[in-house]
Amino acid sequence: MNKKIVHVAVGVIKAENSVFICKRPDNKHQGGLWEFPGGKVERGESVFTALQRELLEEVALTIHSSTELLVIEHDYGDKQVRLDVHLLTDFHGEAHGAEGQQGKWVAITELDNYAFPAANVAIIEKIKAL
Ligand SMILES: Nc1nc2c([nH]c(=O)n2[C@H]2C[C@H](O)[C@@H](COP(=O)(O)OP(=O)(O)OP(=O)(O)O)O2)c(=O)[nH]1
Ligand SMILES: [Mg+2]
Repeated sequence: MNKKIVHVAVGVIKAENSVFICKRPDNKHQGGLWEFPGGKVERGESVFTALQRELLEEVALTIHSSTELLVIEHDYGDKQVRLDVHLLTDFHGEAHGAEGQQGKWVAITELDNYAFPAANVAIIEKIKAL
């Protein structure tokens, strides 16, 4: 069966040796797990534009530029996603969970203590190697 692939822009917000992560609301797909902020890329939108829009909404940051980190395709069974993951080091604002969700800066060496969706294993490996 051909399933629709959901295209998602994911931002790894990094400052010094920490990254900013948020907790996904319980009622969402992969809810209750931690994530790197981001969301669906809309029709006609670039990954960068989607990141600018989603990160302003979700964590109140203004993104000035980004660099591609990796692309992951993952099938959760109930949903198939393509994650376009960008590294964000050029931004301004005070990161916080702007939609009422938990959000925090976490040292990269501490990321293994947080539960992420299965597709994120490759993202975390990549971040550790930065
Ligand atoms: N943002 C984000 N999504 C992730 C990560 N890892 C992962 O598997 N996903 C999946 C979970 C979801 O199926 C999908 C993102 O969807 P989303 O619900 O955040 O999209 P959105 O922000 O546009 O939400 P909505 O407006 O449609 O409610 O990607 C991650 O680190 N960050
Ligand atoms: Mg989102």
